[in-house]
Amino acid sequence: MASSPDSSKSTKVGRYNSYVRRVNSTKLPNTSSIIFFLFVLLILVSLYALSASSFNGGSWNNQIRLSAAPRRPNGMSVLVTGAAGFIGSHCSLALKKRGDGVLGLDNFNSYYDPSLKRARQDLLSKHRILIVEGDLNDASLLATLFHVVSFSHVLHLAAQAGVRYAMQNPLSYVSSNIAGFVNLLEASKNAHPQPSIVWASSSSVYGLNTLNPFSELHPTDHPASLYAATKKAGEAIAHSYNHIYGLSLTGLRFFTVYGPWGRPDMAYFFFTKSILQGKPIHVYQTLDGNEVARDFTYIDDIVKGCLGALDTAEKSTGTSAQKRGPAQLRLYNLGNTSPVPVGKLVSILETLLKVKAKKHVIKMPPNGDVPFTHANVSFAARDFGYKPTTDLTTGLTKFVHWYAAYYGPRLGLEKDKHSDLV
Ligand SMILES: O=C(O)[C@H]1O[C@H](OP(=O)(O)OP(=O)(O)OC[C@H]2O[C@@H](n3ccc(=O)[nH]c3=O)[C@H](O)[C@@H]2O)[C@H](O)[C@@H](O)[C@H]1O
Repeated sequence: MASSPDSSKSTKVGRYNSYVRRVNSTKLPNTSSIIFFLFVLLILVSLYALSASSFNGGSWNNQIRLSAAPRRPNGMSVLVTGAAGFIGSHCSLALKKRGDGVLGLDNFNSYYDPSLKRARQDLLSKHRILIVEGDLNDASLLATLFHVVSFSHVLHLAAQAGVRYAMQNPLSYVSSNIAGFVNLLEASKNAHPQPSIVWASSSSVYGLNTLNPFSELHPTDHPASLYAATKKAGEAIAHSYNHIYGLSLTGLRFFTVYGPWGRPDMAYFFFTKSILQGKPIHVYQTLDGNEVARDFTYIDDIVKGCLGALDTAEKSTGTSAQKRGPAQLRLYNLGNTSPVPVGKLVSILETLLKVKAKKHVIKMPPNGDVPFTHANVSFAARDFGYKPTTDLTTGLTKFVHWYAAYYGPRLGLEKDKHSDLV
């Protein structure tokens, strides 16, 4: 049935009246709720502004420039990747102490307890070293850092470390040690000026090499782990960037570095923890019944080697991705030149900790470990006076003191029981 125009008009009036009634019955916000709303809005806007400025604004730029600025004549301005790591934190402090500018970069990943990395960061910040939290694979972050600071050098120590973990998480090695390294080299080759780069290779590249002691002249074609293979790949990648873009590149093959603020995934570190907790440890033996041995190298000797390599690094010859001439390309062993069997390491720890280890000697599992390492360091000695001076007992004594001071209060270790350590 069709409706008449009059009935439609009265319906519209009815709807209008009910709308007016509803509007009138709606409570208007009072002044205090408006003030509260504005207050919350103000907080949200300030938080947003703070997070934006802490990552890319003017104050962020100033902070990184300040951290990277040298404080001695002809000082370096160094980007240290992996600055919250073991070797990275030690090198950052050493550079800063002698007046070089240091900006750190670290992704604070959880491969091992990130609270240790945060504690190293706190230590560095007390020495006015800023660590930017970010990943090597973030190309725009790297481009921004090189845009804001004209780094003279890069000390590239960020990596996925650890020989055995490569069987659990292989792609993390590809991501950090290969893709991340290429990303850093891309940013460096595009930079104006191009920095000189010193970076961490590894003794593990010698792999199944049987020539002894290991020399840079020996072949490294038989890596025993994916970790070693990614470091070996890094050496080949360094060659190509040197060749194409004129980047000055120095690779350092570190030999089982240990010491205070070390890496909890390494044997000397987790052996200490297990011995103190009365837990069993496994000491590897080769398949033919020989003791596994390492050229354990103390952190202070490694720091001297890193600084020596930086000090003797020549300038890159390219600029803005254009090569202008041949550039320096170097590789050095940094070891202690005196291998020690792992069983001996355990007995030194037992003496220092005054606790007998629950030691089980087992055949080395097929996990990428090699039976033996021994560095010949004559090239590093010739080119920058590298000379390791710390034997394993001296170095482990310093480590155990640090361990007790660092973990004692955290674990509630009784001071009486470990009074000579804490
Ligand atoms: O020089 C390097 O380039 C590498 O050094 C380090 O590797 P490694 O020399 O293998 O050190 P680390 O794990 O402390 O094992 C020490 C010894 O204990 C033995 N080992 C290990 C574990 C165990 O349970 N039992 C045992 O006997 C083991 O067989 C070995 O003989 C770094 O971790 C690595 O990142 C890389 O930098």
